[in-house]
Amino acid sequence: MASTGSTSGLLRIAVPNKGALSAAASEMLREAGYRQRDDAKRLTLIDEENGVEFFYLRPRDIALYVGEGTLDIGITGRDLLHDSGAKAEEVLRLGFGRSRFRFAGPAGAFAEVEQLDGRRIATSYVGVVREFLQQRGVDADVVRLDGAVETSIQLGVADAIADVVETGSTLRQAGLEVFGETILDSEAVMITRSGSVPSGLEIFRRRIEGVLIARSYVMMDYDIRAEDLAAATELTPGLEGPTVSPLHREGWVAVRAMVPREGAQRLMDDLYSIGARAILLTDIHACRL
Ligand SMILES: Nc1ncnc2c1ncn2[C@@H]1O[C@H](COP(=O)(O)OP(=O)(O)OP(=O)(O)O)[C@@H](O)[C@H]1O
Ligand SMILES: O=P(O)(O)OC[C@H]1O[C@H](OP(=O)(O)OP(=O)(O)O)[C@H](O)[C@@H]1O
Ligand SMILES: [Mg+2]
Repeated sequence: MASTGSTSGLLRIAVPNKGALSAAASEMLREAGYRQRDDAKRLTLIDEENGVEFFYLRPRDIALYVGEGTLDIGITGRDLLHDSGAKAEEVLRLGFGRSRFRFAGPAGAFAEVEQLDGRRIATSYVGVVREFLQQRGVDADVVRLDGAVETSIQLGVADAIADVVETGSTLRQAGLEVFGETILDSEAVMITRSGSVPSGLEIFRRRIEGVLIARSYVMMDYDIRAEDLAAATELTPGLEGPTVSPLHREGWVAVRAMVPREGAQRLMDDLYSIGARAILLTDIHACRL
């Protein structure tokens, strides 16, 4: 596999400079121990200590820079990656910026994608929409708009739209409703140039994975009678088996295991009911698995 990298030896990383993904991307990088800008007007930042340089760019342009090999790694939306047609690929899902890419039209006007044949569809994601329609053999006129696509029907330039839907409130306010199958499920993703492994990717990736784990797991500690240990560790198997230590109190052991954050309170109730005591839940600030 080809290897990319800047002449400075720093890993060059593209981060959304504004919009829906920007704050959450910087937050994730901070949690992973990287320096981040404190001024939204700043467009580049070197984190010498960690061997990386950040470039704050439009999320729509990020896949292009990465695909060209100008930058090593990017954080962008899956929908924007697909729309760009760039030679870049997804290497990690980041779990924020979730949205669906959907067709929508005036309430009751359309029920399925095939009805778009011969009609006009406004979107900012021309690449994604054309590919989807082509796969289904639908011949429609795709109108490229920069944003605020929902208003285009009322203004008479389109019959339907294809756009990002998160809460659905923009659609509702425009009197539109979704129809047809979901075109794409999107979220923020880490991307690299197709077929390339930039030197330094593994460390960066492990740090980000550490943040994802720290966000979705918590540490559970409890004491339990030795004879109830098997039942308890069935509830808290940990990632590679829980740590079990002897307690000074005769016949009791202390158990420590990582458990999913979701459902952790319920798990505490279940542990209590089988005899566990001194049950503690603590956040994990960082981790490397
Ligand atoms: N509520 C949302 N609105 C818009 N994009 C969202 C939302 N939630 C997640 N996203 C994702 O954010 C990315 C688009 O970001 P953004 O809206 O900042 O770009 P843009 O529309 O090109 O820029 P802008 O809206 O600032 O002109 C896409 O990957 C999209 O799926
Ligand atoms: O389902 P919702 O929660 O309402 O969010 C979706 C809306 O948010 C985005 O618009 P954005 O603010 O990015 O403006 P834009 O249309 O100009 O890009 C997107 O394009 C939708 O219009
Ligand atoms: Mg937008």
